[in-house]
Amino acid sequence: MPEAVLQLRNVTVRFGGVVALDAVNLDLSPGETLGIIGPNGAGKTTLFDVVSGLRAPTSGTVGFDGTDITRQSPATRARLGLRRTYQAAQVFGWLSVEDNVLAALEWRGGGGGFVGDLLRLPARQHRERDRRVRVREVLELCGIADYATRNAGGLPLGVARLVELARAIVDPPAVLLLDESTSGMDADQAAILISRIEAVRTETGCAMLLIEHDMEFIVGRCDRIAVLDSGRLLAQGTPAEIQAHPDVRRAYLGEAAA
Ligand SMILES: Nc1ncnc2c1ncn2[C@@H]1O[C@H](COP(=O)(O)OP(=O)(O)OP(=O)(O)O)[C@@H](O)[C@H]1O
Repeated sequence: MPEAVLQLRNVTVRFGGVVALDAVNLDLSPGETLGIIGPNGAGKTTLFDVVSGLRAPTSGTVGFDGTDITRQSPATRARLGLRRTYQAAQVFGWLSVEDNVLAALEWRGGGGGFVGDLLRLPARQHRERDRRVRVREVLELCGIADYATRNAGGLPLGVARLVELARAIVDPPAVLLLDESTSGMDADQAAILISRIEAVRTETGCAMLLIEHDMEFIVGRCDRIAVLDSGRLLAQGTPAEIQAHPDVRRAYLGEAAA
């Protein structure tokens, strides 16, 4: 098995008396898609917060590509190639869709900064031209090229989520965290988003960690599923293994013990 690109070791998070994560060990292989499921309050969001750097674990470590990133900021992690989308799409509403995606690329790639802009340095202008070409490619990949010049504020939810996806992948990530990306969408919007996520996976080859309530999506698209219950990792395995797992059926699907 290839070395894990993301590695959680004994990750515990306590909120006072509540143990939101309890000594969780989890590995994500390069290119793998891993779905995280579990009932409300199981610890899914807390897990994402620890991986993306929004929350430091009470104890335990997070490794990325062989480096301990437990104390690294979310910004550093994003630059390293660990990206996250949020349930509430986070775009600059006053910029065009294209400029929103360009801003993510500039910010992570070091755009030459304010002085470069001010002096209109030729190298900076070339770089911006190249970057705009890349942005256009990514807008195509995400199916939102027709929205390029539209203001990003007030877009339909499905499009706003695709803009956020484009921002996350414009410089290809090693790991993409998708937090309930289809929540609040109707079936048609969700199907479009899922097909674009598939296209992104094929193009970038990135590993994905998904929180998703849509079980069809999870079972149909994930290589593996990890089940959290009251902060503990109850089970992990292929979709078929998880669907057949008696503890999972009891805890998650509410089945009576046999
Ligand atoms: N900031 C916080 N302060 C106190 N307790 C918290 C905090 N954040 C989460 N918790 C608690 O930690 C536990 C795990 O919460 P978390 O939000 O990670 O679960 P979840 O699986 O994402 O739930 P949901 O599916 O409802 O979003 C819950 O008991 C929750 O009440």
